[in-house]
Amino acid sequence: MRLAVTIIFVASIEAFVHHKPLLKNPFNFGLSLSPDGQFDGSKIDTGKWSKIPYNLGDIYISKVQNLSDDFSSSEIKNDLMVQESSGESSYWNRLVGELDCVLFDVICGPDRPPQKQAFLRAGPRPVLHFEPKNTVAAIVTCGGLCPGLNSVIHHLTETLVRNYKAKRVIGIRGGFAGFVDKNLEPIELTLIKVNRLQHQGGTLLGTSRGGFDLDKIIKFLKENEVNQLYVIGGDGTHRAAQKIAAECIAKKLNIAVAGIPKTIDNDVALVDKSFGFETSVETAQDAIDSAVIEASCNIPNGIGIVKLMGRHSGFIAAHATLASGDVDLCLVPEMPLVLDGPKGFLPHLMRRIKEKGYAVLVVAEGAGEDVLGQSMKTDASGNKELPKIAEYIRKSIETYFEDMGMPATCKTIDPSYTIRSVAANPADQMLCMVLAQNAVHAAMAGYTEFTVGMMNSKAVLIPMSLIISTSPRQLNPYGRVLERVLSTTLQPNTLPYRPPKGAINGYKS
Ligand SMILES: Nc1ncnc2c1ncn2[C@@H]1O[C@H](COP(=O)(O)OP(=O)(O)OP(=O)(O)O)[C@@H](O)[C@H]1O
Ligand SMILES: O=P(O)(O)OC[C@H]1O[C@](O)(CO)[C@@H](O)[C@@H]1O
Repeated sequence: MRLAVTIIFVASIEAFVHHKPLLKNPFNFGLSLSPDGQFDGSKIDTGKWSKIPYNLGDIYISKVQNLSDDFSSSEIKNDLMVQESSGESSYWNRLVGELDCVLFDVICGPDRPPQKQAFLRAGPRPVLHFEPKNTVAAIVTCGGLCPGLNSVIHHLTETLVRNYKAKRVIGIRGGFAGFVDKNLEPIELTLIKVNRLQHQGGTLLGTSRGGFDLDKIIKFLKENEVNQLYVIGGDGTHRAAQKIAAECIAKKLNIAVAGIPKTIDNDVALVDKSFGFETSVETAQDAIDSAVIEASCNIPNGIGIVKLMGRHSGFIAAHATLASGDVDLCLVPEMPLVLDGPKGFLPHLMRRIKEKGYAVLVVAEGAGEDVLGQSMKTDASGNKELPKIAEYIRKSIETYFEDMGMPATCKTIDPSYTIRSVAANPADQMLCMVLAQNAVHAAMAGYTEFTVGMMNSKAVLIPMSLIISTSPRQLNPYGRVLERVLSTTLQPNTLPYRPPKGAINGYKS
């Protein structure tokens, strides 16, 4: 071990002094590094790596519409575009090829069919469709607030104005209503206007639900000579954006429409995660910590109840539970709500109280519709009102513990909007930056009706129609996140039993 450390240290000094990457792998796994010092998977020492027959075959890349198929393009070479602040011409380090793609599923195994679907890799393209000096972009933020909205506005504007030298960037105020409402005058987005904007919660542009009027939006785009529209929002926003993109294509308008998936709920399908989700999970930790303190100090039988947002899905509740490690019960819409009996959550809480004196539970706001029923009331965007699950849970606990002769002290903590009104954390800032830059690269290259997202940690372009036909997504009820929740909280699994995958084929008994 000490020898290995010494070898790495000496090699590192050598690389540092001579400004060259570590060319030899000191552990000699039969892999070499490329001249750039990167892992080079093309050279394999077969003595050290097992070979399995695995026919990857053809790959199918999801088609993304490109305006250059119907309109003449500027044909400007992208590598001549970028100017360094010194005035020297510079270039993107890597231009993405037409067929560069990212596999949808990167997990393989002898029992699994080879994965064939892939998505176009995002990034600066060799040739631009739009001439920067004629590029007029508009940005709109829609739906609920989400950490990182200002960060995306900041990076979209910087990339358009600073890197591509676009003519104009217009900020549409108050969501889709801003295209229509004369009282919502658009904002000119300049470098000064967006300077340090990324550090603020909320959205500089404002947002709203409802107010979508396709004809008036198209009229606005035409009147203002907008040729790139960046729509930042969740699954509802994407349904609207897809309609705008389709209308532009139908009306033969040379306008690129790009979607950037935003939602703390993380319910936009196909992407690794939407921006803002991680910050919300992080912010929710404070609520869980408070619940632990309240529950453990209120003697006897303290129970802390934390209600977290998540309309259709339990992503925030499940991830906050796992990140905390202090939670005894997590209730999500993806699992049936069972109160009593062998799978009931009430006896489970009782067991936890007997074991450690207190208990903490996290409930997603969308849980329990199977018991409480669905409301017919909707908001301006058509989203259903949710039943009052936290109140119902609290009442059930108090009654159950009372009946068992062990009255419980329940403290409900509802961090509500506080988890989404904060600024993005560093991980979300990175995500916002990558998404915004890649949305601009793709729009400049003429792509339209696309959403930019991370897939297996790589930025890709996904057709909007595919996003909306698969969203909103939910946690996989038999997937690994919920499995982890069950194994951390020890709560009963209320889903119908299904033998674990791989129990028979993957492992010999
Ligand atoms: N099917 C649709 N067609 C046209 N417009 C839509 C559609 N669904 C939603 N919209 C519009 O998109 C905007 C945002 O929708 P919504 O309020 O559902 O938020 P969202 O994008 O799903 O984000 P969040 O995750 O915050 O709820 C609203 O202005 C709404 O009117
Ligand atoms: O009260 P509002 O602003 O309509 O938003 C509440 C909803 O928005 C979200 O934050 C995002 O969809 C949900 O988690 C929540 O149910």
